[in-house]
Amino acid sequence: MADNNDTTDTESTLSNARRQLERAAANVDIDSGVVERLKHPTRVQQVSVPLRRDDGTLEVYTGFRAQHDDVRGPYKGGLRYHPEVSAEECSGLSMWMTWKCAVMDLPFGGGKGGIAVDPKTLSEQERERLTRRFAEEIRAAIGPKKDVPAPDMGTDSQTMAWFMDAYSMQEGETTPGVVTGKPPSIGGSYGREEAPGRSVAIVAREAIDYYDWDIEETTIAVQGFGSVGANAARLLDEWGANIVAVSDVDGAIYDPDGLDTNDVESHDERPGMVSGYDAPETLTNAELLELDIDVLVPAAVSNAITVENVDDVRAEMIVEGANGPITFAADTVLEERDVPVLPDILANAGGVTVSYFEWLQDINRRTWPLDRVHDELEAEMLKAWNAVRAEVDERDLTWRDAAYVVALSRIGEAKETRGLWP
Ligand SMILES: NC(=O)C1=CN([C@@H]2O[C@H](COP(=O)(O)OP(=O)(O)OC[C@H]3O[C@@H](n4cnc5c(N)ncnc54)[C@H](OP(=O)(O)O)[C@@H]3O)[C@@H](O)[C@H]2O)C=CC1
Ligand SMILES: O=C(O)CCC(=O)C(=O)O
Repeated sequence: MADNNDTTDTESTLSNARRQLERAAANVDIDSGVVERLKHPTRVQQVSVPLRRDDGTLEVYTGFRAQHDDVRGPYKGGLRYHPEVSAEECSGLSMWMTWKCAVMDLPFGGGKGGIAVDPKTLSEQERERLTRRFAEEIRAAIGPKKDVPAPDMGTDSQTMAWFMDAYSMQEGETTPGVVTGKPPSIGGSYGREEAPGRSVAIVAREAIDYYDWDIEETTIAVQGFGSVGANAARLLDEWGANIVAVSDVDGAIYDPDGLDTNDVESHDERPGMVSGYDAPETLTNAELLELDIDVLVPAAVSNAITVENVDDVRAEMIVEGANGPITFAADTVLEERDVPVLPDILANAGGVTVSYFEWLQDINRRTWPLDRVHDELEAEMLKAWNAVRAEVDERDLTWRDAAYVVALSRIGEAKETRGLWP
């Protein structure tokens, strides 16, 4: 695993997460032993996942499940299918899930996992076989009261359906609560798919209001037009903002007068259609990050903004849709320039919040209508926003430090109350 003393800006996810923790802990009255413990995941499981390809050949992929901390409840977090998935990346991402659940005051801890694979190279049947085998390999570590996976980059509700079915077959009973983000026909929650994008939009809207801007005058660029980016862009568009650029892995489309985001097909609807869209201008992903706009929403990959390009970022505000899109060093530069950064652990927390609603619906065998999900998500996001905003106002902290203070205070209190180290 990467060393936290690494001072370069080729920052690993775990190193970034640890540096953020160390910095924020200085603002919280928390036992230093607890902070030391929180720099490490409880455990990281690594498994080999054999896959019989459609052409009859066999390939073996590596899968992971990192479980960071469960003092407040079962481990919770997504499964990512991406070539760069590693033990180190899952560990850092699982730390962020611990803080995210605590900021939202959900009764969960943090987990994250995935398989080092490019899902675009697999057929649907291959993705199904891979997912079922992965579920079997990590079965002992997960469960509705232990560790509850969900979708992340490269996975979706269908992946969760296969995962739930494979787990249930081994258990001998249908166990919907083992994963969230399932299709509603098998116990998934309405509104889970668009929830992380919805929360990004809610936090952007509140921040725009906080700084006394007019949303109708606000220009926004969104990097990544997948589950998070497309839903955030479309909602902000609906609320009157001017979405001038969006991108997929191949590049960006740009219209200074504003794009019709409903006309652009997202990754889920038809992969590759963003860069194929007939827009007035096309840009590279690097150029999108440098646009002279009000709000930038990086909603694709980690480390999109580093010391290499941060000086070229001209947005007045950044709302993090992806997990960890800004390295620790670049974040410091943005702070010096007084660019507000609304952090991932607050902004995209709508996903895990609706996952929590789904988990409750599964336990109770009830289905909430979509408007109830939207209303409850709005209420939970505003509660978390107000808690974080209070720290910003009272203690003049950055938005990220303020969100960490809220999270770490709750985690520290839970650790102390349970008395884990007699
Ligand atoms: N899904 C969820 O529930 C949640 C996800 N997140 C985080 O949000 C981020 C995005 O996840 P999600 O929306 O689910 O992922 P998706 O797979 O649905 O979409 C990812 C999008 O990013 C684009 N993309 C991929 N690589 C790059 C790149 N190098 N540069 C620019 N664009 C790129 C993809 O393009 P293409 O279509 O061409 O592949 C696609 O448009 C991740 O960091 C994830 O951890 C956070 C909270 C919840
Ligand atoms: O819904 C969940 O449980 C987790 C979603 C996730 O992985 C994330 O918020 O990064």
